[in-house]
Amino acid sequence: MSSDAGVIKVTGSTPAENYDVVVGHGLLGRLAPVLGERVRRVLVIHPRALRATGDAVRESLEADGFTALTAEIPDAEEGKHIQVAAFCWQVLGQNDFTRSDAIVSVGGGAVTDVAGFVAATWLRGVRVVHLPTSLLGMVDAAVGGKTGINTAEGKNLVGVFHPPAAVLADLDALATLPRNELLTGMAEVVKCGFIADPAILDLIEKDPEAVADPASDVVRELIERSIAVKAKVVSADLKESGLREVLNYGHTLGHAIELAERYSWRHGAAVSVGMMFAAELARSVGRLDDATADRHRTILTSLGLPTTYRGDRWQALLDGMRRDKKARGDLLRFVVLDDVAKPGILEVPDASLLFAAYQEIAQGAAE
Ligand SMILES: NC(=O)c1ccc[n+]([C@@H]2O[C@H](COP(=O)([O-])OP(=O)(O)OC[C@H]3O[C@@H](n4cnc5c(N)ncnc54)[C@H](O)[C@@H]3O)[C@@H](O)[C@H]2O)c1
Ligand SMILES: O=C(O)C(=O)C[C@@H](O)[C@H](O)[C@H](O)COP(=O)(O)O
Ligand SMILES: [Zn+2]
Repeated sequence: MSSDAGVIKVTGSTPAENYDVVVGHGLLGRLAPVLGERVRRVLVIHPRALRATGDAVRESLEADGFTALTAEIPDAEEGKHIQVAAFCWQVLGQNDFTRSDAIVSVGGGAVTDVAGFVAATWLRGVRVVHLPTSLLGMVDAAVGGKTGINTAEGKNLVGVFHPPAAVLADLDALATLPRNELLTGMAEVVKCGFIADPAILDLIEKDPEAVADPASDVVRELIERSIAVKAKVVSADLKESGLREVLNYGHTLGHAIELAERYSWRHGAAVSVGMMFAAELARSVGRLDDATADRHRTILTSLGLPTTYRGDRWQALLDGMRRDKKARGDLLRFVVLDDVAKPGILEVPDASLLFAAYQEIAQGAAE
């Protein structure tokens, strides 16, 4: 077990719900202790692409005396489906999983989301520990207890809040992560920079090359800083009654793009365009200065992330945005910035304002 691990604490609704997010190398040995003494059976949920890692986790649990099984699920957004949850419920049922048993997720954010949902719903809630393997999973999806699956109408439309018992972010996993997955995950890191921690933006601007190297010190610092931002927010507002909405920066349009593209776009890429859109929206109503709006484009582009979107999809995007969880009735609500680290809400009763911002990010003429 490595001793270089850092621990970021998340405060739950009760002291028993507090948990640690551990960041470091070689963390598998920490899994058994965080599962706790009462757990006997463990279901390891992983995607096909990470079968070897899932098997290694199962074998390690068996060596520690647990009865461990694996459930292999479809990759990426294909896994965030009610039929996948039903498959996992079937495995749990057929193997007599009780309330003192547990689930372990191994994978990117899609896996932590669906595994968390399965844990939240099985017997109305069993323990879950997340072992995120993507950058995005580490800095965002595994932390904070939002779980979810998609429906035909949109992204994450079904889910519950179910915080994990622990998160073990093993940096060794990043060695096999494709470059595009690392960089799209960086969109959520940039988000944390704009909404709360300007040092993140400075680090990326100083050395965008190092940001593409998962073994670099700067990537580790970006991961720890982003988790710290998320941990602080979700500790204060687990169920998104107010403050937590800031973590949704860029997501109103981002989720609509994912739906319009039938999930062929990675979440982080869609959120990147969504942040640029939110910046243009804030600029257009005089809340954000030109330099900070333009800084979005510079930083995101330096990471190879998109800041524009096709100009012929306005109606589909508007329809998708109406199902955003921040909307209230017919009123669309956006997280916008008044400055770096000064997020707020903009209520938009009139879609023409949105269309104007869309024109600023649209490729070709917006229709
Ligand atoms: N619950 C939350 O708070 C929250 C926060 C942010 C995002 N999310 C969700 O997370 C998802 C996006 O997460 P993501 O970007 O990790 O996508 P993902 O889970 O779809 O993973 C992306 C790809 O990377 C592969 N992969 C993951 N780890 C790997 C590794 N170590 N080596 C090789 N390949 C690896 C996966 O198999 C997949 O093909 C979205 O569904 C999004 O809605 C949830
Ligand atoms: O944790 C949160 O809260 C977030 O909004 C983080 C987002 O990065 C994440 O994509 C989340 O799943 C979006 O939540 P949703 O409620 O809009 O589905
Ligand atoms: Zn996100």
